[in-house]
Amino acid sequence: MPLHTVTTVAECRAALEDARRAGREIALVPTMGALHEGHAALVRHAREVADVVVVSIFVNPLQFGERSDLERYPRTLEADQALLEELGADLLLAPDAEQMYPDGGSSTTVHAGPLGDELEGASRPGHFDGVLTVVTKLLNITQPTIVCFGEKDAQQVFLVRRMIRDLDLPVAVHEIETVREADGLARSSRNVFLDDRQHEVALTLSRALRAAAAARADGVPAMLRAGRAVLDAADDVDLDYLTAVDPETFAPAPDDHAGDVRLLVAARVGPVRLIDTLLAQS
Ligand SMILES: Nc1ncnc2c1ncn2[C@@H]1O[C@H](COP(=O)(O)OP(=O)(O)OP(=O)(O)O)[C@@H](O)[C@H]1O
Ligand SMILES: CC(C)(CO)[C@@H](O)C(=O)[O-]
Ligand code: BAL
Repeated sequence: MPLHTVTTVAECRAALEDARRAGREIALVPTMGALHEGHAALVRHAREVADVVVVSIFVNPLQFGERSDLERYPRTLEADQALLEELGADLLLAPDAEQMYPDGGSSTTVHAGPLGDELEGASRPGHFDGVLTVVTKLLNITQPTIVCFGEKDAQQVFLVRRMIRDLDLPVAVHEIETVREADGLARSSRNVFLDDRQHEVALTLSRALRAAAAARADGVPAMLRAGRAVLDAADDVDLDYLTAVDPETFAPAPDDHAGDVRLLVAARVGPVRLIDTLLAQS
């Protein structure tokens, strides 16, 4: 079946009505477009587990702090459509801001709670309220049985899972492992802004995570020291945070934490703010 593109809420609901009535498995893959191999992995997974695969492309103004970041976010709709067609997605929802926020912005929003102000939220105030608000809208518009997110945005998927639990939303979250370039750099739409030298510098993030994970047996402080040493040795990495959290709670992992640890790093490299994560198993 060829990819069908819709741009309005009404068209989207109409396109999915028969599938929903027939009780078919519908998977939603929410994205901001500029699709790459990371997104492709989410769509391939959705294709495997669901009867109907819906992808949304919407660069959500509500989750951007810096206007310049929003304005220069890469937009490549035609190439995205071609990739989705190749991957066998059924429906693309690509609304504009007017369609999603007819009053210019939601006065009713979802609040992410205290964790929404930490880590990514500390550098991007209001970001997670914007993410959870648009994810709620996309879930209500498409009413999927499954929604797919990437592990790379670990705090995002943690907060989405918690919202789904707290608000009793009837959808299962599927989390897909981070897809990396051959050299280890996590795929990200913002990587297109890195020149060759900055790309080389950006590799420091995944190297630091691997060094930290390799020190797992020596405890959390040793892991963070190992990761930090890699980052400190690199020029031009403006580190925001390198931290270890308990994956069950996202609270800082205590020094003597016995279970798995999620390592998180965020840094600015040249014009781009990058994040990466690794689960260090006990
Ligand atoms: N490298 C990746 N591997 C797996 N999933 C990914 C990867 N990159 C992004 N995703 C997931 O794809 C979905 C859409 O992400 P998004 O469109 O923001 O792409 P992005 O590459 O993360 O962009 P950016 O980091 O520049 O915001 C999210 O669930 C995200 O976690
Ligand atoms: C989930 C999402 C599509 C909401 O705008 C965005 O935060 C993203 O691309 O990860
Ligand atoms: N990848 C998460 C979406 C954002 O950076 O705004």
